[in-house]
Amino acid sequence: MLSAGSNVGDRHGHLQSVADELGDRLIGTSHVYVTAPWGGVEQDDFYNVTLIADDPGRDPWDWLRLCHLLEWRADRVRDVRWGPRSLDVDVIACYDPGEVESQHPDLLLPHPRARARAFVLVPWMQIEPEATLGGAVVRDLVAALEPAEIAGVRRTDFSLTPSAR
Ligand SMILES: Nc1ncnc2c1ncn2[C@@H]1O[C@H](COP(=O)(O)OP(=O)(O)OP(=O)(O)O)[C@@H](O)[C@H]1O
Ligand SMILES: Nc1nc2c(c(=O)[nH]1)N=C(CO)CN2
Repeated sequence: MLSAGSNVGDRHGHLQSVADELGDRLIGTSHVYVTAPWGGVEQDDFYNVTLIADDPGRDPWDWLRLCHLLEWRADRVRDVRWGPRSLDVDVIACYDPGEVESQHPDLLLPHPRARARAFVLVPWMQIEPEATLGGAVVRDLVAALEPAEIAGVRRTDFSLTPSAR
């Protein structure tokens, strides 16, 4: 499961680039959500989306490399931690078929901060409420969030479909 966010430039276009790259490997997408910034840095609202991808030929490191490629194509600049960004794509969880675990600092699985992030969990619950993250069910993780966190995550009417090539 991948989570993508953008709050700089063409927010929708940046998220669309992720769907376009995944193409027919994309097996589920949430709507796009407008989300209040998480992490304490004052900045514009984000667009966030959850994407379920499947490709038997790819391992978790391949997905991470794809995330970095997409960020690089969007001219992502890394300066402020949790600060503004054209595109952020994180690997939240991988299944093979059970949840894959990784302690490597360049690829922590499941993503260690996802369970505290309404901007990840609320879109995910829209499409896979029974999915597990670190052994917990997404629906239960959402129920454990502060109501104010959930209120900061608003569903738009639009979702992403890969553009025809
Ligand atoms: N599951 C993961 N998905 C994406 N990056 C990860 C993951 N686990 C570790 N990393 C590493 O985290 C580093 C920083 O990534 P990034 O700049 O996207 O962080 P961030 O978006 O600012 O913060 P956060 O990690 O809290 O979302 C990268 O070098 C990446 O290899
Ligand atoms: N709402 C929201 N807040 C964030 C986001 C994000 O994608 N959405 N990404 C961050 C960096 O990981 C920091 N804060």
